[in-house]
Amino acid sequence: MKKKIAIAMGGYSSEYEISVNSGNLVYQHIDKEKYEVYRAFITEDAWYVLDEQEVKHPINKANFSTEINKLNIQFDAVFNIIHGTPGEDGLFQAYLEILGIPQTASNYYQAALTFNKRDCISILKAFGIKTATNYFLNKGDAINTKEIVERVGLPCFVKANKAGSSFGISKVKKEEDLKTAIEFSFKEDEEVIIESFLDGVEVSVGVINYQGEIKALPVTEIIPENEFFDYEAKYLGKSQEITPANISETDRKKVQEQAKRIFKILKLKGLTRAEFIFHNNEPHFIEINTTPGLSEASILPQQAKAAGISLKELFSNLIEAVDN
Ligand SMILES: Nc1ncnc2c1ncn2[C@@H]1O[C@H](COP(=O)(O)OP(=O)(O)OP(=O)(O)O)[C@@H](O)[C@H]1O
Ligand SMILES: C[C@@H](N)C(=O)O
Ligand SMILES: [Mg+2]
Ligand SMILES: [Mg+2]
Repeated sequence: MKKKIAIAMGGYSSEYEISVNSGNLVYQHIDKEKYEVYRAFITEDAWYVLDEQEVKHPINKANFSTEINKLNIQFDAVFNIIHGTPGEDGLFQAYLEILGIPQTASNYYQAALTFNKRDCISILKAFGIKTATNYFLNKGDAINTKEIVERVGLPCFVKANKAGSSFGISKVKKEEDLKTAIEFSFKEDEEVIIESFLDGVEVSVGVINYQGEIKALPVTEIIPENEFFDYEAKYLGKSQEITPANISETDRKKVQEQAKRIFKILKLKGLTRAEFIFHNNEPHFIEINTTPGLSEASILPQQAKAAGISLKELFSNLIEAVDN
């Protein structure tokens, strides 16, 4: 009998559409000779399976099952490609773990930790990983712009602490622009992280569990047309993404080793994509994504291709690993 796989996509955040694009790419390339595959939409309003005729079948949240043509369908595993909450911050993982349904992304604690930029950076700093200097605000905190500038300098990056796809991020050059940027970030999350500007070549490194090993994929260099790798640069073509990156062999090894080390320290699994900027010629960690974008334009599929791994192989490998 074929394993029944639900590709969980959507989510409750601004990244909904990006996740649906990722989910559709997974649906297109997943090995349908090996797996019986369903698209599961996890939205704030409803959870449902969408069939080939675009008919919605509600998901029973008591056991994550659905009914199609009077047949009850219980999934053997979930391919989790939800960006943002609840699939990238651990909520959905915890729910599935309680039900005993395996899923492909990092486990709930690891997801919650990595999706929280402040907490992830704090842990990794203790392991000697270089990062930007940061300043943290909870919603309702007094905003002391002088103190912020004294800590992180200018320009600085004002970011929603728990978000993705560059939603809620601004590069701020003047102290008087800080408040507007902070308010913008608070639209995405109730926490804001403000970071010193890392100035240098930006790279992205996929790290995956592949055939039982932790493997770093070829490195991608990011050259945005805009001031930074913002939404337009990511999804509307306003950047060059060069794989393999045009960096020295020493830098490539260094950043791949660091990305793998982070994967191990944090005990991640599945597909991940870590990001760094070579500031003062040393890789400084920005963040790591545990459900990285998998649309046609996304970086990880480009890296897999450069490594000679087809999407079909990549996805099968991921599904087969969930039981281990
Ligand atoms: N401290 C910094 N210094 C310089 N550039 C930065 C800094 N922080 C973020 N950036 C720029 O902003 C981009 C988005 O930041 P970050 O990766 O933290 O956000 P994200 O929304 O989680 O992104 P993703 O879509 O990869 O999930 C980075 O790729 C980089 O170009
Ligand atoms: C989807 C987006 N957060 C990424 O990391 O690719
Ligand atoms: Mg991210
Ligand atoms: Mg990023």
